[in-house]
Amino acid sequence: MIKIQVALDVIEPDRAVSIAEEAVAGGADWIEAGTPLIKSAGMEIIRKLRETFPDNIILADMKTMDVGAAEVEMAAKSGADVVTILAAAEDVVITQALMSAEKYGARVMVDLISVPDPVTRAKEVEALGVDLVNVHVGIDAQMTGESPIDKLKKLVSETGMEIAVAGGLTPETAHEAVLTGADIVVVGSYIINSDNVRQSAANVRKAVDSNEKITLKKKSAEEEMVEIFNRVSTSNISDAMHRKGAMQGISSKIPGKKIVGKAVTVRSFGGDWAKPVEAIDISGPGDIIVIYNGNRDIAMWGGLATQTAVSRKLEGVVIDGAVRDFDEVQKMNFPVFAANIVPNAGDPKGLGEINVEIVCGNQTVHPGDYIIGDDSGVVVVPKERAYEIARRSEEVWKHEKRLFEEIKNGKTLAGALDLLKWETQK
Ligand SMILES: O=C([C@H](O)CO)[C@H](O)[C@H](O)COP(=O)(O)O
Repeated sequence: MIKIQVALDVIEPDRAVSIAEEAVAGGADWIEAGTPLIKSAGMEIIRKLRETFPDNIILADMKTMDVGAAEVEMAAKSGADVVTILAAAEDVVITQALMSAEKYGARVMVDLISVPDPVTRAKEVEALGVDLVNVHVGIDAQMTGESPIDKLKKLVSETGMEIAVAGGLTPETAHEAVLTGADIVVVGSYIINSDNVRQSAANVRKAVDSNEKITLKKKSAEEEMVEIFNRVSTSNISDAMHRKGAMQGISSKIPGKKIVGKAVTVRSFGGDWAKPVEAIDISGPGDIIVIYNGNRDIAMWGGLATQTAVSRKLEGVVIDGAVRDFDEVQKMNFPVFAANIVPNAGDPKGLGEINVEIVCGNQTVHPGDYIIGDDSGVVVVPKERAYEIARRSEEVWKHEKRLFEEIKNGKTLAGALDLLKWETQK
């Protein structure tokens, strides 16, 4: 039977144990103490998992790169059945790890993460005596769109080793991995960041055990990205960008309206509304006009501009400046994000430029950058990094969904995150 390995990539030991309990109840077989968990809690977490789950395989994801024997010994003596060593390590590290594993009654899993030629390296480690490898795309690499399935396809016919596969698996991709030839599916985020861990593990179990061929609906990166940006919040995105990207002093003027689209930028001056209004004529569905006006007390956008934007089906407008005719704008329910609302307008002199680099709300915006706005504010995502940021913000969103459940079930936020332990020491 195919094994499901739940990867406990959290840093709080108590959360790890309760997530593991729910995942095992849903059908997970192997329990992985993830690398971040081991770094946070040390070998104690292996002991704790061993004690709590006497009948499950416990894997210590040590990702050892040197001193193979000592690290395997530590993990095995703490109760691990399987210990990971990096395929990128020298051969001697792997042979030392194998000898130590034999001595202390554990198995070595060699992790092919970041190895340029996984097939060749897998054959080399097999020749060293390894019988279990992990075809793995790490979490950071997943965010740029890499998947382990293509690597798995290349490897299966080339080796007789047992093969695990890891890297952002979901029920659909876990099923595909099994059809391709995987013996163990390693699933982290999909299970551990779920608001129903047990159900998510059960979804993987069902997909893995099913003989039906599932055809994956392939979406373009752009479709996937827009779907994610619509699902997550600007707060999630700002977290994913390490707190960068948020516009200052600009807020939603039509509460409850969310926008996701590409920037058509306008630089204008002191209430001059010619260029902003001309920009509407070259924009369409999915576009967001982003305007720098340099004056927050003279309006350069009002009811007539809004009506034109509605007619051309624009996604919204973001204005580092002021808007007027607010009663009309409200009636049209068109998403307007602005710095201010005033009654007085400027003149259409025609100063400024369309589709140039601008600064709006203290953030640099280029034409085509992704703009997301909601009731918390507006964030700018540079187009070159948009896919990666979308994927990362989805992880933030999932992680918070799980935390919401834990808090509803009696934990406090400080308790769930072990805040006292993680207060900064410098
Ligand atoms: O090994 C892993 C990663 O390098 C972090 O330690 C993960 O456990 C593995 O990738 C599975 O997790 P997901 O990719 O989130 O499914």
